[in-house]
Amino acid sequence: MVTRSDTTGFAIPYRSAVAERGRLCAGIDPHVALLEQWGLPVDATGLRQFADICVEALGPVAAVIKPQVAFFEAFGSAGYAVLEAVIDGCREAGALVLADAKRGDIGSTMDAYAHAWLDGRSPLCSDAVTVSPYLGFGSLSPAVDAARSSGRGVFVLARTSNPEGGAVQLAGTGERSVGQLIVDEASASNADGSATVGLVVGATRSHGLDLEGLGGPILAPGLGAQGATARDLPEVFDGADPAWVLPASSRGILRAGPDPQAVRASFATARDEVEAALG
Ligand SMILES: O=C(O)c1cc(=O)[nH]c(=O)n1[C@@H]1O[C@H](COP(=O)(O)O)[C@@H](O)[C@H]1O
Repeated sequence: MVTRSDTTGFAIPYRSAVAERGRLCAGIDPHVALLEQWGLPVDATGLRQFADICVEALGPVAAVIKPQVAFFEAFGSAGYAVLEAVIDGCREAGALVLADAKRGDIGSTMDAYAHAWLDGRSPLCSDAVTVSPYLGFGSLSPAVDAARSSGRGVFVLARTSNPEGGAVQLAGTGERSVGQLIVDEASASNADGSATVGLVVGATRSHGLDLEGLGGPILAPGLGAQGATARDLPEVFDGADPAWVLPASSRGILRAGPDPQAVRASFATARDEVEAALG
């Protein structure tokens, strides 16, 4: 089980997890197509079996595991019960859990999301959560504050892996793009060395961001199914501290299932490629 102290921030558990287990975030995305490929029923029972295999395969070996909340939500309350079990199971196996919920709302509602995902009394409490800053970076304060005071993290969308993202994220605000404004806000928030605020920057294309002073983790989705490869990483993240780069893959790993050993081997291959590429 991951231990944390409210005085060390997210930097300590994060750095220790990736030092021990390597820089690859394993996504748990129970797509209908994957349930079918694994020979499982497309219902809450199949979801539970899928989740159990993922926890068994990935919990003891991945530094960070990212369940995509949408795929659990699709099964209603039964799906949420499975998500709770995934969060608990992965954390008990020593992985950090990054809930991919992409929450973002006005501050008073953000406060409720912060309680749901970052408060130790919530059944959904995770080590970190993805958040969307497009109601203004400041609207995320309740989540940033909750994360900072409990040694957890938030990962803020800056330059996403999808082709549509550029229309908003590359738009200018004065001399800076919207994406760079998010990076700069995150860097300022990490000035205390806590690494509370991570970013999401897709690995699928060059992002044009200055990430040098971030002082926090950079989740880089897009490996595997979206076409990015480990070999792309040094160029895409040129200028960023490679120690903070955390590539992520979901379907690229999970397609090896349903045998837990095959899923684990697929994860290990991808992680070793990332480690070799990032140096
Ligand atoms: O926040 C994310 O994780 C995320 C941001 C982004 O820019 N692009 C992106 O693909 N993701 C998520 O990362 C996962 C990618 O899954 P695969 O394409 O199967 O590896 C999905 O859960 C996406 O929601």
